[in-house]
Amino acid sequence: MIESKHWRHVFKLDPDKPISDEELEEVCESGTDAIIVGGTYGVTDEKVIELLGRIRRYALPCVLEVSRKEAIVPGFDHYFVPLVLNASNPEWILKPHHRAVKEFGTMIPWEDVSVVGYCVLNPRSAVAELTHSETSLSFEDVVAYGRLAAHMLKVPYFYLEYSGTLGDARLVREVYQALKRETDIHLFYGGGITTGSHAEAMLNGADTIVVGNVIYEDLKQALQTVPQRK
Ligand SMILES: CC(C)=CCC/C(C)=C/CC/C(C)=C/CC/C(C)=C/CC/C(C)=C/CC/C(C)=C/CC/C(C)=C/COP(=O)(O)OP(=O)(O)O
Ligand SMILES: O=P(O)(O)OC[C@@H](O)CO
Ligand SMILES: [Mg+2]
Repeated sequence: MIESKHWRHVFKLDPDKPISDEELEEVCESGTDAIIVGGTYGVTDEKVIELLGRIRRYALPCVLEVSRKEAIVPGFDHYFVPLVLNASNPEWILKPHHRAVKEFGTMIPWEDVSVVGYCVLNPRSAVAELTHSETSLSFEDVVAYGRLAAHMLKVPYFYLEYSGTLGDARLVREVYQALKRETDIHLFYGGGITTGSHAEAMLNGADTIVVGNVIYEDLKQALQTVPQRK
């Protein structure tokens, strides 16, 4: 079982983006709590296997965020299965999941699989475009998706996904506070974190922050987002 409830910071590595051994070592030895492997486009099983093998040189937990059934590979500590709660293209709500469950059948290690309810908020992100996410949402809309995830779907994680852009820290914090008053759902925040102060601000409104693109744009800056342990 992964100890994700205690994670404060995770790096998300995209199998479709190059990273050198030296850079990967800095990421894995940065003090981050875990690595998520995920991306929307260009994710193949070969690329996932190659990246997983390299991450396995280090002791930290590694989770696959499943984006395509063709790129599911064994050997991860855990699997996060996204449910895009605000997808308006019905093709994306449960069809890929149905196809994967039909194909893998009894081979699925369900104890190692968690469903993550996503609320996608950057209209220009790859995931928003793919799933036609309805991103013009009010605070009340976002909280309603969180409540739906926690009370109706009973999923363990709710992910505020601003992929590629920094969200509104106040809105994120208010959503967090509203949900924590009535549920113990674990809140991930991801999107646009490129500095230590972004990380600090978003940690006021999330259990775990996810840092992705800046790894590939400015690794030194990315390393600054890892909270200092006291
Ligand atoms: C044998 C074995 C090991 C079995 C375990 C397999 C397993 C986990 C089985 C479970 C079965 C199951 C239900 C699988 C689901 C399959 C599936 C294809 C689901 C679809 C998920 C989905 C809705 C994908 C849409 C895209 C999405 C949400 C991707 C997540 C990644 C994400 C949000 C990326 C962020 O965007 P990014 O790409 O970074 O954006 P930029 O490019 O703009 O940076
Ligand atoms: O790539 P960035 O913008 O850091 O976002 C992280 C993560 O939420 C993407 O799924
Ligand atoms: Mg990305």
